[in-house]
Amino acid sequence: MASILTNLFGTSVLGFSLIPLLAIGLTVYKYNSLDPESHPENTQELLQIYDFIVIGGGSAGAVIASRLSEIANWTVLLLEAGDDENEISDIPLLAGYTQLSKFDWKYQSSPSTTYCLAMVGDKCNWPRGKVLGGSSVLNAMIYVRGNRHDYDNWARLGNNGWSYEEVLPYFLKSEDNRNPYLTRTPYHETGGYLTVQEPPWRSPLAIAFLQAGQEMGYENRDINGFNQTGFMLSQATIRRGSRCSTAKAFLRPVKNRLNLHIAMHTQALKVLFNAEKRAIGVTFLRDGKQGIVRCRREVILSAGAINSPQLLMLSGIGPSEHLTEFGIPVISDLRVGDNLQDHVGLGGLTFLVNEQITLKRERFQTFSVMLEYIVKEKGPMTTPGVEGLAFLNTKYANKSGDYPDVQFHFAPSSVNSDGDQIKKITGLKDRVYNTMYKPLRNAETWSILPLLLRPKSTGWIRLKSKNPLVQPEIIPNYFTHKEDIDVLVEGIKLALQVSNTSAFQRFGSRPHTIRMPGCHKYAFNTYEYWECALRHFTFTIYHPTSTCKMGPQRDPTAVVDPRLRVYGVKGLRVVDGSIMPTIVSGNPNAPIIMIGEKASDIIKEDWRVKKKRSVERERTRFFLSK
Ligand SMILES: Cc1cc2nc3c(=O)[nH]c(=O)nc-3n(C[C@H](O)[C@H](O)[C@H](O)COP(=O)(O)OP(=O)(O)OC[C@H]3O[C@@H](n4cnc5c(N)ncnc54)[C@H](O)[C@@H]3O)c2cc1C
Repeated sequence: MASILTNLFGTSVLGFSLIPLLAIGLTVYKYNSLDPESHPENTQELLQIYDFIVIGGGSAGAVIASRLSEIANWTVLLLEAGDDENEISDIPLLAGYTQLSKFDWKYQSSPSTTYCLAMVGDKCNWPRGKVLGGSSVLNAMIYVRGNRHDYDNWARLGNNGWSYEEVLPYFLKSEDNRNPYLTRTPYHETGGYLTVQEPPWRSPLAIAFLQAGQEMGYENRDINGFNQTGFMLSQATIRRGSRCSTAKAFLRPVKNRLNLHIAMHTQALKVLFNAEKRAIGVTFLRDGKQGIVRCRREVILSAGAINSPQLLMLSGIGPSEHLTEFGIPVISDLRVGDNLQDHVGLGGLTFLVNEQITLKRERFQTFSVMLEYIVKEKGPMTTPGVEGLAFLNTKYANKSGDYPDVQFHFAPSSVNSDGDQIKKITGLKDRVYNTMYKPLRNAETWSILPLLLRPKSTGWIRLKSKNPLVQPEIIPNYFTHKEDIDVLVEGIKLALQVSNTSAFQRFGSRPHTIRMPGCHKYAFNTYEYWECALRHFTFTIYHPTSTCKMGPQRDPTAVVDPRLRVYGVKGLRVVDGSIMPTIVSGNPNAPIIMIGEKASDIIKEDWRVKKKRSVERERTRFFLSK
């Protein structure tokens, strides 16, 4: 701008009148609205009809809305029940503080007698994002793609187009990786909308974790590369030290498109069908008022693994016996809500060290740490807390060695490190917290969350009421298969080995051995004790998927076909984590973004839009460099 002004007015003008001129220029050019990182507007006046209506602006929905609105003569409406994200939700270290806030649907599993027993009411909290960006605004930002075998299995089940080789280009299409050592490989890319990088700050224990892996015979490797088994520093959806949600990544840069409307605080209540069972619109609730909007081409449901099945059932698509119970006329009898899968593990597995190197509240909630974040986008505030990841093989794992059955999340902190915030968001009972974790208030602690990658136990989502504002019933059925406990107990033993490596012994590492209330009759570190602990401190890492299963026509449990069209109706697709036929072996945010990317191309293809060359280019580039 300076050179333009110089050319226009000459140097003498610049010295004195630069600032008022700048102010006028910025106002005239609406600098804020042109800034690709400023927030999108909440469209007030909606059209009566759009080409596409996308329900839910989360990990997948934000991608779909962004990509469909690339077609200038398509009008796209994105309906989002929640508000816009803010400065606090941007701070990686404070990710836990968005839970139970207005950004969270605040769901809970139904009470159980066999899991979540350490939580108030024997129910686990199931946070879900109710905000533009969805659960990508609440999540821990960990970027993992899953195992190549996951996708090859999807294809083997009859889902043409979803093999690893066919989905990898879509991971690459989104990605803007900021770590040169990763972008030099064919498994990472730059220039996409989604920023991925290692968090700029880590504790000394992060490197100890990698060294421990080597001592245990595992390689340190990019677990998003060719082989998944191994240990790695976390890669995360972080941009310049702050959260890169899908709203920031995919919606902000395109917010000035005239053909894209975003309606926040707008909850879809029902999808409407005509006599030919074609989706023709949506009813919604906005600021307390009910409305209707119609569509010319399609409704895309991207409300997530809990709300998508709920909305389908409310609209007459679901198990006929269940819908009839609620007096809902059946439009398509499908196994909606079945097949619920989630990653589950042991919460609160804690270790102590002797040195002051862990992440404790009094150490990170200081003025200088905050200033470092605000001014330099650096320091402890930029870590999502999970510093290291590992994918390991227990004795039950596939003998190939490259399809691990357990994942570790390593953190230089534990339940006690953040005052009682973790107690609050996990819903731990006072008795459990006071017995096990309160005594650690002044201790230096770290933890591993051992997680089951491919659970055999599955659950379901069902309606509790015909009222769309009532939370649906969530029954995860954790640990109904004994094999799930067997694998996890082996995973816990591997976690204990990490503490025994010389990498951790140099800090005096040892497990915290106070036993879980309710499990006192078992000796610490026996199979029975760990089973009991798992059934008490059952830890969902918030990855529900698979409740609107993708599958071929011959599969009676499938809800959508491999082009994500809902069976038995027209003009309706589901695009989010609920379509995964089986849960991926890793954190699902990146895979769900991939699903959004691939679905966008499928939709464009089905409406005969000329193919963009970018994905083909990625594919060619990948195979040439292999
Ligand atoms: C606390 C937490 C931590 C996590 N950590 C990680 C992690 O570190 N890495 C990782 O890979 N994954 C993580 N996950 C999981 C991951 O974020 C989710 O699996 C993913 O974001 C889900 O994407 P989605 O598009 O299926 O649904 P969502 O992102 O949940 O999007 C659904 C959207 O639909 C909106 N919506 C729902 N119903 C309606 C309606 N009726 N009308 C209008 N709008 C509606 C919601 O408000 C929401 O915005 C975490 C999740 C949570 C909750």
